[in-house]
Amino acid sequence: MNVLVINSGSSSLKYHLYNMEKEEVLAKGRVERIGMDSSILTHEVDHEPEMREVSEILDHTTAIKKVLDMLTHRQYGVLTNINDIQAVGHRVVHGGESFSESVLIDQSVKLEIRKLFDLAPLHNPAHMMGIMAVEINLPDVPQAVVFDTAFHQTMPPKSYLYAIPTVLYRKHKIRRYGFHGTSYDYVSKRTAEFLERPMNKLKLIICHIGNGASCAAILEGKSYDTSMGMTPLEGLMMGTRSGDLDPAIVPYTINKEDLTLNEVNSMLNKHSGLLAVSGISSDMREIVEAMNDGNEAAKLAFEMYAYRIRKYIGAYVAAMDGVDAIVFTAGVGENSAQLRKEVCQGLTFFGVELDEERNEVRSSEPRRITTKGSKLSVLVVPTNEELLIARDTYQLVLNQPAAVESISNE
Ligand SMILES: Nc1ncnc2c1ncn2[C@@H]1O[C@H](COP(=O)(O)OP(=O)(O)O)[C@@H](O)[C@H]1O
Ligand SMILES: CC(=O)OP(=O)(O)O
Ligand SMILES: [Mg+2]
Repeated sequence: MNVLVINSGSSSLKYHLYNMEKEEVLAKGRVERIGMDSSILTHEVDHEPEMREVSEILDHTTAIKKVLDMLTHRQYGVLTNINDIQAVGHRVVHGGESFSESVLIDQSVKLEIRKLFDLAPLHNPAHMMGIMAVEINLPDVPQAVVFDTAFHQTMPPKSYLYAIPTVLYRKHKIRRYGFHGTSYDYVSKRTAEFLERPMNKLKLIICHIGNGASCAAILEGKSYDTSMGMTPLEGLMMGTRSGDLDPAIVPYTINKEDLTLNEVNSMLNKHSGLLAVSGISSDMREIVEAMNDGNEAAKLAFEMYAYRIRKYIGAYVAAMDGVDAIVFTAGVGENSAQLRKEVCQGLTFFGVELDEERNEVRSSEPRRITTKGSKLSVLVVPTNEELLIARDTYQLVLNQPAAVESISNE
């Protein structure tokens, strides 16, 4: 079965086409700048040079159409017909309390995702555009959704409740949900394999540091606490998001700057974090480059970013009364040796001894970056959210009674 995995953002759409019998990526790519003047489609097939096409792509429906055209392209394609796509799996960031596992899409699932638009304003509306675009372009293909929040549904109430009137939880489900769960699920299992230890005996702290960034305390294979909250704004400092702040800043800023609530919300989500403090960029590569060139604002942004990660690590050691390994993953966590070094330099009390050479190694495999004698191991374990989404989608479609019949008749 071929499964197309889609992760749609407001102006981008990433795709991976999997053959599930072999768990092999047949092709992958992304469409960027959807709705802007010149959109870019980048398409990759194993061992071939990347293919880039610049054109006008005004919406997600056109973006999906372009992806399907590329997948069946005479020269660059990997499929003879779009009917060779048997299922589509989507990443959906917010599933609220309704979903503790992945599901096939029907009207009620779409309604639930829509209800959660306010709680993941940068993500859920974009995911819905992706789902609708697939529905238009591939009307007969089953679609599944895999939620970032699902893995965190095991958190105990003391982790997920806010210390505010409980009526707000009962009436409006105001609580922490946590995100990047698909990544934590995948990375915690890969880590247990790498350490050759049973998952149910491990205490892990995983730092998923990408554009959006969070940390999680994974106790015996289950999410015990995580830094993101009701929305993906809480916790660590991120590319454009503020992370933790005193909630009193919101009304104070509204009054002092004569801003609306929406403007402050947008400031905290899109104009804060690395971008605001450095005044340069939300991209860690550019921050590191500017810092190494002597830019003081970039240096401060970098230090604040690393310091917050370190504080969460400290908190989660206490939360779990110990830790067996600290793991870095996602775009920044996997690629920025400098960030890992900055974080680890303040963890000597826990027995972390960084191996500077190992820290510089680039690899797509899990690896240890501490010395042999280090009392506590720090690892880099590349995440693969797409593979987990493909696996869940494959299982859900296989387990549909109708699908079992049609596949066994083939
Ligand atoms: N070599 C690198 N050094 C530092 N940061 C990097 C490097 N490569 C990628 N990144 C960072 O990774 C981020 C993207 O991470 P990713 O996990 O793909 O995020 P998302 O899924 O949220 O888009 C980029 O914003 C960039 O800052
Ligand atoms: C939940 C979240 O922040 O996702 P991303 O890192 O993809 O922005
Ligand atoms: Mg991501």
